[in-house]
Amino acid sequence: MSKIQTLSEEERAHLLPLLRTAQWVETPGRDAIYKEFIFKDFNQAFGFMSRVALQAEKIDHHPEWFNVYNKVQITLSTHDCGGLSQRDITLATFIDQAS
Ligand SMILES: C[C@H](O)[C@H](O)[C@H]1CNC2=NC(N)=NC(=O)C2=N1
Repeated sequence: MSKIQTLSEEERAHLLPLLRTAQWVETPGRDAIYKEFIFKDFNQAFGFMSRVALQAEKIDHHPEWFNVYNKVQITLSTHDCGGLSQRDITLATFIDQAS
């Protein structure tokens, strides 16, 4: 099985503008992306987190996240390759659909 690779410059040039349009930002000093989600209340936030958690387990790729009441802050990066990979893009796409 081939090792997971960080995104190439060509992939980044294509994907990062799309992510920025969807309010994902690059994390300063780290090869990662970040987005903040605000929900009506904790119940909505936790429902969202539950959907993401089930998918994360399914695809074996997990978010770094922080929740207070109705706010969920998410950072995506691939620990196995020390940076952004296609797995982060796949998870970001799911997260946006689940929000
Ligand atoms: C053993 C297991 O497959 C790995 O640790 C997976 C689990 N979830 C993961 N999540 C993230 N974000 N990055 C990884 O490299 C990663 N690796």
